[in-house]
Amino acid sequence: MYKVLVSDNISPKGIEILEQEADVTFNPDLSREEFLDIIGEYDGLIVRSMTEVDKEALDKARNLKVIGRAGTGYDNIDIEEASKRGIIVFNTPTGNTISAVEHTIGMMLALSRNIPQANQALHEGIWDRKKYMGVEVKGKTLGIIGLGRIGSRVAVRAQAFGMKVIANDPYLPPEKAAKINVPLLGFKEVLKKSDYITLHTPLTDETYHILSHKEFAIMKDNVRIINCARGKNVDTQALAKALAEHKVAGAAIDVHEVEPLPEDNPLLKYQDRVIMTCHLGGTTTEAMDNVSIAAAEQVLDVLNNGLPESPLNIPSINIQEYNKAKPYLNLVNKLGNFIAKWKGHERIEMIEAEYGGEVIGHDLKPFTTSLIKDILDPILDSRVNLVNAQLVAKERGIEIKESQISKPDGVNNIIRVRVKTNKGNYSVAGTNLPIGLRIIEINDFRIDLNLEGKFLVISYQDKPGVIGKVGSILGQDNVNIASMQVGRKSYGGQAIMIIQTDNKPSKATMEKINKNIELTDLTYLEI
Ligand SMILES: NC(=O)C1=CN([C@@H]2O[C@H](COP(=O)(O)OP(=O)(O)OC[C@H]3O[C@@H](n4cnc5c(N)ncnc54)[C@H](O)[C@@H]3O)[C@@H](O)[C@H]2O)C=CC1
Ligand SMILES: O=C(O)CCC(=O)C(=O)O
Repeated sequence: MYKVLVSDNISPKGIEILEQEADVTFNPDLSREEFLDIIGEYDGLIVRSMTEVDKEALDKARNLKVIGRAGTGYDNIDIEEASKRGIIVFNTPTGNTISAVEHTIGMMLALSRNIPQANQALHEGIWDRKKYMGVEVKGKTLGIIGLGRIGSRVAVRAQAFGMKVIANDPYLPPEKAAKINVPLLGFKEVLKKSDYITLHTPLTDETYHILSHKEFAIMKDNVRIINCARGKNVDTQALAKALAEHKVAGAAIDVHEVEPLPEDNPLLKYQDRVIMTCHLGGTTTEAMDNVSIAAAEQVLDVLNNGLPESPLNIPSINIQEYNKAKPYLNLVNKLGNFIAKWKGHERIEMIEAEYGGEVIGHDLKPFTTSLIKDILDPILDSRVNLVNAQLVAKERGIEIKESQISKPDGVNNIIRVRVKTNKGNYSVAGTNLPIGLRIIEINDFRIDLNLEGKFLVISYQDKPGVIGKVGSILGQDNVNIASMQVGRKSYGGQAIMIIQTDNKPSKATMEKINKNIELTDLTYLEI
């Protein structure tokens, strides 16, 4: 049974799903040391934003196969280090979108109307309507940095309040912004024009301190800042200075540079103008259930050889595309297996995937990555999967080529795999027919066999009598031949024989063939 660790707080609904199929440890109170001590035992890990899954943790996670982020932002996970180790990482980015959007709008309104401060005062017995004078949002300009899932929904809601919404997002196709009537402007222009600025970017090298001294300096006086994205997007010291100088009228901050909030956070001095929540954007019953269920289901899927819906380190493929591509992925898998079993004992220097006909209509990258995995995984000691296949090939100096066959000969689809090893060049090609997958070429000789079953592959120098001798040895040893095909370049030249047998030839039979017939290669393999 697989072991799964859940080291952050997720809703019990996900735990219940996990417990049906895995041995689950749910402990959101682990210290860092305790986490590092036990992570090596687990096959799967589910985190939110509090567990740091960095290189140190991954070095100890020797059994880990999958990390599920129950939520959106994944800056607490070192994706590159996970990829090097072949660990699949995914997030559940849609489960808490609405909650984060509604929290942002709530924060903007609470900030404008001093709701938390007035509430606090009233609880302390103070009735002061003058002190808590607010401002309307209607007619004000809201500048959104990052117009993705959350940013775009904040935009639509703000427009409903009569706000003018502008945005900066260099990576967004302009049509998407146009669809919700939001002009996409340069970053500085948004800073200069906005009465409110709200951040909805992930934390990346580029967005770290995206708002700092320089940026506050060019903003309008009395601007209001909202941050429900990541704490490190805003330089807290610079924000405190801008508040002190009354450049910034107020701020609504859900996420913090250091979480939990340390006592010396400089924003704590501005209780009358800064409202803060403890990273609550995604904390609603609905969002917690959504991300917990999605993370649990996908961790189990991956452990059972499936693919997650939102992978962060493997090529993503949508489910319809996956279903259409499945027969070709199976073909790639069988051809890769064939090559690994046939030539895996030689040192592979190059792998080339050639695609022709109908296959070309699909995204070929997942096919090639899968092929590399299928060839290298059985050969290498280290785990090779879709996450690290390209990386492993590169590290081992294996050249990867991908090409297209413009006019496949007589078939409506073809995938051909060529490998170059330290001993020679080999190829095998297959096609997907309604009757099943067929192997249609071996070393460029035309053949036609079912791509499944037991195969004897024999390379030899063409001369009379070889086929008969092989046939009679197999016959004497009770190995039934289901089908046999031969190909040769020229009379007396290099030839290849591929035999499909009903039963596995014994070691003695293989030795007999080797001893009695002059061969260059004899391999038995099962696909
Ligand atoms: N406070 C909370 O509890 C929550 C916080 N979040 C945070 O919100 C972030 C955004 O979430 P989604 O909207 O779902 O992500 P998303 O990926 O749909 O949108 C992010 C947008 O930011 C844009 N972007 C990236 N770099 C940028 C840059 N340098 N300048 C301007 N735009 C840039 C992207 O093009 C994208 O459109 C997450 O990464 C997470 O950190 C998400 C959920 C809950
Ligand atoms: O998962 C969390 O800790 C809160 C939600 C969040 O920040 C996210 O989903 O990015």
